[in-house]
Amino acid sequence: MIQSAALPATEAPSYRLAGLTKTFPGLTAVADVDLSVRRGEIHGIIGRNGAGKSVLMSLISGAQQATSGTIEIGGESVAIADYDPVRAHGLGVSLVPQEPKFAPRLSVVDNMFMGQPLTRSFGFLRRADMRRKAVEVAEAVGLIVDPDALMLTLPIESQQLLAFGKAQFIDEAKVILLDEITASLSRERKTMLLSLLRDLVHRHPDRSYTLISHHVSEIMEFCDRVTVMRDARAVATLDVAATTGAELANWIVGDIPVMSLDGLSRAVPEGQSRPIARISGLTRRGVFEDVTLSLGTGDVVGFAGLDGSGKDEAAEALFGLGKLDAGTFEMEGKVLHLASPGEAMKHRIALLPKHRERQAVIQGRSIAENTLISSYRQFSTALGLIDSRRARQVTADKIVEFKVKAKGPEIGMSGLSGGNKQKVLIARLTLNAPRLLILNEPTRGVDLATKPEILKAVRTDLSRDSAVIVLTESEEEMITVCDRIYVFFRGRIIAVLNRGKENFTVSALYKTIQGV
Ligand SMILES: Nc1ncnc2c1ncn2[C@@H]1O[C@H](COP(=O)(O)OP(=O)(O)OP(=O)(O)O)[C@@H](O)[C@H]1O
Repeated sequence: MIQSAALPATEAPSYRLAGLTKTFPGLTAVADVDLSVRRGEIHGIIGRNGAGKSVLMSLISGAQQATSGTIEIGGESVAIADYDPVRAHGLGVSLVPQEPKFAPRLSVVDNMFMGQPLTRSFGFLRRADMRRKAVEVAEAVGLIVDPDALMLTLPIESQQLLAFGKAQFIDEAKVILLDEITASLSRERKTMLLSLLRDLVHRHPDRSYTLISHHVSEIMEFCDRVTVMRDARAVATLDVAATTGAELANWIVGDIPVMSLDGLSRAVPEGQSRPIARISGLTRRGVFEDVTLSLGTGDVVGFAGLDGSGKDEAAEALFGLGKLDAGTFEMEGKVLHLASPGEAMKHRIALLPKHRERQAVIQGRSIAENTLISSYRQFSTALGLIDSRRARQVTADKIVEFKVKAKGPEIGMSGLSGGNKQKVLIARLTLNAPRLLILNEPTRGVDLATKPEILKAVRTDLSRDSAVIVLTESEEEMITVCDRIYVFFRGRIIAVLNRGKENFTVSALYKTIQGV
């Protein structure tokens, strides 16, 4: 280990990175990053999806090894070849990841004190102290928990808060890295946590907090400085007090050329579109309010917004998920009161859920079974049996139509790549000839070559006889595929961007989503 001679340890930055690089086969996730985070600061890291933020955090915390560059923690240089989570922990680095790595079957108190020598060396009485301390820590982060409860019984957001509480109050880490900890929190919890951070950094000027966030407003309100990541690089570090949200947003998006449609014109020209759905004043109090729009055949519209903006819930409500407090939903002239997804499906509404693996793929079953699951009735014979020859043929046709890379319909679903799984699920939706298709993250986990194929299908085949609502966290995809984009912010539609208008650009969309 080499001791840095540049500064006495007490004056050295909390941590410093120079030329830090991480490559994966065929991809550089973090490229030549220089970053110096001061003691006593909350340092924001912001950038669009895939910019390299999480990988950067994993390098600082030792969870992954950098390919080259240098890391210095509290004035001490580390050899990147020997740097791992144990060494990082010893230097006072603690990462609170998006999914906390607690042992689910151990109690809260055991998890909280894991890695602390205390757990092993003290007896029964000390355990009472540990339980008390666990309760105190939980309270400090706004939670009331039973210290003996199994970790798996707590919701993810509570586990994240506890992971932060452990880093701050039990491990007393000096470098605390928070990877999108605010994403899963309710608005009140988020404000509570960020205010707590401000208070803590004031009380512990020897510590630093690095906060990954997708919210420009959060960074502007709670951070001292911010580093912008774009395409694996740290392109700017800004003093928050000396910048504006709009300026920050400009750094984040950079100069993105507006994508051309490349022949992806509407499946149904505007003038020939037939009305499909009329949604008026749809409201679930505190979640989304007054959602109003009309859709016709050939329409591809986007619901855009940050996590928690209400866009997902509003889209799912059109599929009969969750209650409504007000508003009307008409499909082809009929007023619907959807009590369940089953009813929505009867009215030929289809949803591709956001969490594909959990909510849509039937693991361990074949492509055919996954494709046909919601349309077996179409293939029953007069005796109520499945006409399996016809069913097999339909699946085989869909495999060809959607270019699913698989030998045949009997291939197991688990053997398919993410992109091919997604194609099977989209094919499944089309079998019932839907009138309204809601696609939540249709390209998530899909390889680069498959993305354009899916987007093209949305603008052509999928919208020929129906209207499509698309939700995607990629602004480029929204701009590529949509005719209109409804931007949700804190539950309300605050803007509608129309294709052909001056503001129908990636950067204008990004700024509108951020509310700047
Ligand atoms: N283990 C891995 N192997 C290969 N590529 C990876 C690996 N981990 C991340 N990547 C890639 O590195 C790039 C940066 O990913 P990273 O998760 O850091 O992005 P991010 O800025 O945190 O994005 P998000 O905001 O979506 O979380 C992405 O292209 C990602 O696909």
